Amino acid sequence: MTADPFAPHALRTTPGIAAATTDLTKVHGSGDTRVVALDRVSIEFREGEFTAIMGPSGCGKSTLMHCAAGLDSPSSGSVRVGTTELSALDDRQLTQLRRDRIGFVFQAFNLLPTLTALENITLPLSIAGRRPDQQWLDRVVAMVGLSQRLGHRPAQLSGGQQQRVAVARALASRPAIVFGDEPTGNLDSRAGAEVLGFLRESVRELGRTVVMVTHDPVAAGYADRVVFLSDGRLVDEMTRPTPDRVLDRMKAFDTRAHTG
Ligand SMILES: Nc1ncnc2c1ncn2[C@@H]1O[C@H](COP(=O)(O)OP(=O)(O)OP(=O)(O)O)[C@@H](O)[C@H]1O
Repeated sequence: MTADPFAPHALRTTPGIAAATTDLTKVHGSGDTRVVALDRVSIEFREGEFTAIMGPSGCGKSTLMHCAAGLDSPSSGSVRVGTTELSALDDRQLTQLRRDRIGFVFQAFNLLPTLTALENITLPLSIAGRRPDQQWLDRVVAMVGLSQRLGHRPAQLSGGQQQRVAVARALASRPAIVFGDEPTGNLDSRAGAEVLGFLRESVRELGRTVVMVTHDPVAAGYADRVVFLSDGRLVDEMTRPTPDRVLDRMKAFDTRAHTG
């Protein structure tokens, strides 16, 4: 069994939870500019589940994702990744946890232009001084359909192909959880559908856990469940969403905003 470098900080928590927040509150600024971006949000992201986070602009989606992924620190409340309580980690341990346990896919592809697709995919592992698990890597590369393009540089790839490289990079370290922040925001609908299909497959075929922030009901339709935030609070949840049901739910927010 491999030693868990985070074991000293491990807590007893429910098995099967990839990440969770408890009473997570995040306040930005102070005085006149004080904004409560998250107000006591408690949520669990179960292993092997694809969750979409939705809600009106400014409701706290990105803040929730950033806190859950250890990119931002809570004002109060707690965040766990697996059994690790993030507040117990120092900066170095937090960096290590993000590198080893979490994958990220952002709206901007964030690839290094001078590196090939393969080099971009394995860069986080190279930085960590880890050798890729070749079998896993082959599986991931085949899944995203990049086997024939591993020697290409980003400029030689379409936007959709670049985002596929980013998805493969996010999965390369076999992370417990992959966070996506509007991963299809820069793609046309066909390329977006492909990337969403790969995120879905990484849950179904590769057993990963995916959490995605999106504005798009069609994108949310790929998830197993959608959670809705409003004014920094968790207000609703939908399992087995369809784009139409998600759209109807989003319209309810609009109606309330206009009549409230
Ligand atoms: N660094 C910051 N400093 C001050 N206020 C911030 C900061 N980051 C976010 N906020 C505020 O916190 C609230 C939540 O922002 P957040 O970006 O999480 O919302 P969002 O739902 O992701 O929005 P969008 O859908 O527009 O991206 C907003 O009112 C925002 O203006």
